[in-house]
Amino acid sequence: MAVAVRVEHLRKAFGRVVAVEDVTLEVYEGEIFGLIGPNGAGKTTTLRMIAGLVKPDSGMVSIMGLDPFKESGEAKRVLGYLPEEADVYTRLTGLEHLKFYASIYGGDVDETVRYGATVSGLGGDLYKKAGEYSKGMKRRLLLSLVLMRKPKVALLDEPTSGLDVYSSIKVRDLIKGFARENKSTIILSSHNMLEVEYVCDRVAFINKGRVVEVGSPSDLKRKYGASNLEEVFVRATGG
Ligand SMILES: Nc1ncnc2c1ncn2[C@@H]1O[C@H](COP(=O)(O)OP(=O)(O)OP(=O)(O)O)[C@@H](O)[C@H]1O
Repeated sequence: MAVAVRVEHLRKAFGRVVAVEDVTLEVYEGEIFGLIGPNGAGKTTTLRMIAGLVKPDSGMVSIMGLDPFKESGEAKRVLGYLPEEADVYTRLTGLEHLKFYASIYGGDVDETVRYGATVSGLGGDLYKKAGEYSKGMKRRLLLSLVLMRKPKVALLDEPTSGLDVYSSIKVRDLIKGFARENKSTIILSSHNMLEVEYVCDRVAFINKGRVVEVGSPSDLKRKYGASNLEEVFVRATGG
């Protein structure tokens, strides 16, 4: 299988806080890959380094063969990134968001907007101001803004953070449908291990800035004799 994202021995400290100690990963093309771990484990910092937004102290990143720092222009063209703290413009409608972003992306704007509208699943709500949206609707709009460009690699930081079970399911289905349709590679972070089990082909457990296990949910459960990924995590970290 071809490797879409390769990360070798990434390290990043902020002053005396070591956010990422040593992270090595290989993510294959077309895969939905989960970075999972507790608060402060280093998931966001890892994603930001892969996205080329935070320069690692050491180690290397390759996205579809591109270095996100030395070849940032080309890397940005294949990459989509949803930050955890992303927000909408409250005075714009959902549709205005789609049009605004599509015009920045270039290409066939109408076609991009049409695709973004479909991906969002927001239907008639696209005509409402985003300030009136629920958290789940905002997250779906933000995700569709990232995915409407059909990035080869999408990095999604906590895509379902703060959402109730129904909204989470809609967002997960959106991600799965997009990945399947476009054969894109998705790396998402989460501390919800049960959810990750449902959506990801493979997962990496991150704890204290290090990868402690990598594998498919079913292989990991078998290896640790566990009935779910929470149990695997506790056993893998010696908890
Ligand atoms: N810009 C920064 N300056 C200082 N410390 C930082 C910075 N960014 C992250 N950290 C610290 O690095 C560590 C890892 O943070 P990171 O956000 O990568 O973890 P995370 O796994 O994404 O956590 P969460 O699940 O809570 O989002 C934490 O101790 C955090 O406080």
